[in-house]
Amino acid sequence: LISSAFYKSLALKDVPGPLITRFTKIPLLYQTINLNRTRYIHELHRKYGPLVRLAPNEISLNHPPSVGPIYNYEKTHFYNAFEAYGAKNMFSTPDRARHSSRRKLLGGEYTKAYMLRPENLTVINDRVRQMLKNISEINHVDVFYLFNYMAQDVISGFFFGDQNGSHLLQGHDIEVFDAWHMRRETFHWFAELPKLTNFLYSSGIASLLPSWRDAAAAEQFINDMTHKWMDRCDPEKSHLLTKLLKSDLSREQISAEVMDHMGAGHETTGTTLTFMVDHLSKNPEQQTKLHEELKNVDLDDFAAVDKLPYLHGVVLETLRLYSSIPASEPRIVPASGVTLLDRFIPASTVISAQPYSMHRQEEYFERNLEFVPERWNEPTASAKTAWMAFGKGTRGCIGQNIAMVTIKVAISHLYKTYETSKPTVLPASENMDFKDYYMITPVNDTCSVVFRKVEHGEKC
Ligand code: HEM
Repeated sequence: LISSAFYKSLALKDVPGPLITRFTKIPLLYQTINLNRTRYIHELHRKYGPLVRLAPNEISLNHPPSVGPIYNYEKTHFYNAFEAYGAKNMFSTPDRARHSSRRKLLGGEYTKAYMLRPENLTVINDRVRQMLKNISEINHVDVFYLFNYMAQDVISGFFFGDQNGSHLLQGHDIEVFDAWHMRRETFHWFAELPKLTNFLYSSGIASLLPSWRDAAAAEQFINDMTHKWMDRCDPEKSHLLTKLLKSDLSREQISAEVMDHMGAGHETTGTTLTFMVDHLSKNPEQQTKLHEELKNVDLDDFAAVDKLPYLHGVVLETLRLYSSIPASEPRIVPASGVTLLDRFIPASTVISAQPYSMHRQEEYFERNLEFVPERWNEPTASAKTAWMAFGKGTRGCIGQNIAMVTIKVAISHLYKTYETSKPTVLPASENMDFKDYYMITPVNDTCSVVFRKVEHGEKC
């Protein structure tokens, strides 16, 4: 074992990076657990170039043309942290055949055509209308909560059937949202140091730490909630859950799948909308362009909304500069090894790329750090190669259609009805930098926005 680790470490000796990374993973672990992994890796790329060494057996790649094929490699044990009820789900399963059969089982329901069926669009439209109602009752809103509640209500309504999911926007079951957040406190520990973390829990040591105790209680709460939602469903009606119930999967496997889609389905969309509205509230000239574009569009005609170029650009730019998953998505180099940027990378090396760095490359995005929706009117081939907010390859995001449709429906209704700005005095807790839990949230989970009604296209 030692000689194999030594050989691998030696085989990566030409990959640039801090000297210490040849011997230990500790600096990477330290940055990860302190919620700074993505920024740390980004700085390493700025210093050492497109291929950097992160640990004795781990490298990061920031070279768009080489990234595509890597995302068809097998996933690492990092994804075990997404398991639930001791069972693997689509996201966590490394095995190709099992993954592909799970993906086939649910893929049809996540296509855009399926999404746009009237009964599914109704789920989204109803939640967006409820969200507008909530805004109309109070004009100064914490949009972080608002958008996360809305996204959770959409994905659970879609998965369990229109009325069977959560109704957080109406004030029901909102404890589940706090639970999702508490649970994240231990995420990196489970992902990076699973044996140690399990030992700390099984020995009772973890219960001495309030945040770890809360995280375990939150996990239990979410498990119970998932079952409550599942049991509310009518198995005779057709939606995603019934498809799973009719398959040969065990109850644990189904629950693990459900839980993952509920988590992945709300935090990502909620965060994207939060950063988008925060950005537009600070950039009134871009907001005005959106108002102008929306003025004469019939919002009941989603095909027309979907084609709006400025709206589309705003969404893609948000996903570029404020990716809700900006972090590295690790894969394992296969038995044949791979040659990257003239260096041979041996089998079993952990390799990843991170959207955060890919999306900030000057050679691929002109004015790389500026928010330029117009760049997506006629995107360059290089911009398309470097953009990876939904991942790449066979494991790319299965939920991207529901995410894009939800975001576009929500933003078009919001900006047809309201103009937004930041409050003159920001709450002391607001900080729109991000906390890096693999998925991100604003520091302190809060984002204040003031809404003012626009009547018939005129601001009042
Ligand atoms: C803005 C919204 C979203 C973003 C940015 C996003 C991002 C991603 C990314 C980057 C991956 C690939 C991870 C990897 O390669 O390791 C992924 C996979 C996945 N996403 Fe999303 N996602 C979003 C919304 C959703 C929604 C709404 C769902 C609903 C169920 C969802 C469910 C999943 C699942 C199940 C996978 C695993 C796919 C597989 O392994 O085949 N995501 N997502």
